[in-house]
Amino acid sequence: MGFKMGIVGLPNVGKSTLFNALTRTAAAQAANFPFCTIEPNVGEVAVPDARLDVLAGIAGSKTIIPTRMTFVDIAGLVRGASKGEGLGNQFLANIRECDAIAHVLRCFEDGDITHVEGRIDPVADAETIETELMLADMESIERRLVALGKKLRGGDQDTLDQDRLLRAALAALNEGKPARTVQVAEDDKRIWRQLMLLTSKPVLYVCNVEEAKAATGNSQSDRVAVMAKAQGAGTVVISARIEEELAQMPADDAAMFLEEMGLHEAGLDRLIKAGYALLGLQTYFTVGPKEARAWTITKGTLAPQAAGVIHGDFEKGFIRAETVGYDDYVAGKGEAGAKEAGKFRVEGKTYEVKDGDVLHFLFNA
Ligand SMILES: Nc1ncnc2c1ncn2[C@@H]1O[C@H](COP(=O)(O)OP(=O)(O)OP(=O)(O)O)[C@@H](O)[C@H]1O
Ligand SMILES: [Mg+2]
Repeated sequence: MGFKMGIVGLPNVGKSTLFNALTRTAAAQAANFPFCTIEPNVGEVAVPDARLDVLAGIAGSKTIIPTRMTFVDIAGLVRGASKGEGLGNQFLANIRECDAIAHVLRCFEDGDITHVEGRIDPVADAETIETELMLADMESIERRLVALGKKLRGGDQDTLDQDRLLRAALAALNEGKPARTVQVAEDDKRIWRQLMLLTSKPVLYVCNVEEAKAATGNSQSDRVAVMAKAQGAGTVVISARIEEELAQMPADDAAMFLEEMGLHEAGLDRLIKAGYALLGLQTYFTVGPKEARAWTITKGTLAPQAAGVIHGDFEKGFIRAETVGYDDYVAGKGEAGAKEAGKFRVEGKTYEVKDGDVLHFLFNA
């Protein structure tokens, strides 16, 4: 499926540093000058899930295969970007293709690292970026409304719905509110998503703080948290510098380093999990002696479509899903024990897969 989270922010705030840490590479050039990144960097990241190790332990699985999501490191945005300033509209297309946005805000003080606006103010920075995205949406909506206007008369239902939803989004934007504040009815969600408005995407604020404040956050990240709460958005406090160092260490050293810093979990793990939740994603497992593997589905996915994530044939020929909930699997120390405890279920085509389900699909080849 490939869910994509776009890393967005002003230039030189630490986006590429974070991307490199996430992907454990040096694929993206990260350096102290604005507009270091021009072409987007795309990388797949394993979604950390302690349950997978537990399941593999019980089943004696030889390999463990986590599920993955995609991060895209995008060029820095500046004031006036929607009108072509900086790298202009080029990056907007990169954002449009993402399912959600990780908005990196510079919360660290460091006189050596250039801030394009010459001061540290993450709340104002967030507004600058949001304003550019809103302006870009308004412009694209107006263009699209003109194009749709010619097709409205005698147009099909989709055309009418698009027109109505674009107008609803424009009304919100004209009031200075992002498109994600529009209440969208369940029936309209498909078309709404197709509109691909930049400000309709869910946002997670990533507060990039100095190394010493990675565990506690600082006064700037506190301000961002207040702003995010008012918007119903999430925040993650992270020091991209530390994450960069951690990503290069062997696992044992990294664990010790985390401990010393007073951190329980790498910031990256918190960020990936928050992004996963923001996208409305959940996980089911397939477990056997060969491998224990995690698979991503959206909430509400039915068993045949969940099977389809593994292979299209599983969905087409779906018969039933043998199902054990994660807790029951652990309590029974495996499938046999769960069965004895009466926790083994056979589910059909209308079963809504739950987060943590251990599944075995039966299908007609
Ligand atoms: N938490 C931090 N503390 C101190 N310095 C940091 C921190 N995070 C990133 N930096 C430094 O900030 C500089 C810019 O980082 P980076 O290249 O990742 O930014 P960027 O947002 O990708 O910029 P651009 O938009 O120009 O591509 C680098 O020198 C990096 O080491
Ligand atoms: Mg960069």
